[in-house]
Amino acid sequence: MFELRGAGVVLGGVRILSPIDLAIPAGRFVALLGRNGSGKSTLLSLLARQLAPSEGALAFAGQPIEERQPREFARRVGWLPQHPPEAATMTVVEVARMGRYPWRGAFMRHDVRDARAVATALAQVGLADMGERAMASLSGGERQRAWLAMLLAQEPSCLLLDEPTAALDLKHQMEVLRLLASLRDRRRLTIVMAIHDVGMALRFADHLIALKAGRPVFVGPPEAIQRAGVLSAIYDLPIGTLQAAEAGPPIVYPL
Ligand SMILES: Nc1ncnc2c1ncn2[C@@H]1O[C@H](COP(=O)(O)OP(=O)(O)OP(=O)(O)O)[C@@H](O)[C@H]1O
Repeated sequence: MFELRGAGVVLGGVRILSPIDLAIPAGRFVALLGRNGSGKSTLLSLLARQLAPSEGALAFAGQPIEERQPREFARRVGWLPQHPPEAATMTVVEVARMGRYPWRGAFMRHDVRDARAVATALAQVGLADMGERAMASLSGGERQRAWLAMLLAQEPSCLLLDEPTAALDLKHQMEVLRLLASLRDRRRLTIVMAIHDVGMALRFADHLIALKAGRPVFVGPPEAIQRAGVLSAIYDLPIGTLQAAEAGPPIVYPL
């Protein structure tokens, strides 16, 4: 879906991402791991076209990304930054409706398909009954889910998500991650998600990319990252894994 060839980022004279070769496969649920400041958000911004590479090339679906029409790109790729704007005076449904801009434009009337996409998105994130609430009145987790609804209403084929579960309780983390996994399975969505919870990444993602100081130090399946010493090297911390009695991914814990 995305291919970086020697693509790197320098901001204000500071090297943030080394020139890297990296492929993001289509139809996969990719977790971006790495310590604070390792470059996850920068890589997502690059894929979302919020940043241009300082060198090298970046292709989306086989075409140089800069040649894509912005509206066509927005129909195919949805981006949720780590800190979305305040939008305090907007209601939840107004936020979700913004996801339809690439399809309708900001000032065009919404049709039945738009209304259905917005209603489905709100239901998927559990906010169907809160559509008329002002964003300022929501809890942090509810607000995060409203932004996710905007992205789902956009109906893109690729989601770029920067810590989408950071403010969510365990139940809502599970619901959002299950929803994302089911979108990959049912609609073959490509999902690239920065996440700090390694256990959740192992449980839901099927492809992992770990960054360290602006370069990938691990790219591969969840099983491979569990080999002795790999997680410890990524996080510079002795890390153990423990297989619970039930089947499923291991529990990850600092030693
Ligand atoms: N405009 C900028 N100018 C200088 N340095 C920057 C700029 N933007 C980001 N950085 C630095 O680049 C590094 C990577 O930042 P980035 O936000 O991509 O990391 P991250 O892996 O997403 O971190 P976190 O897990 O804390 O969200 C950080 O050290 C950050 O301070």
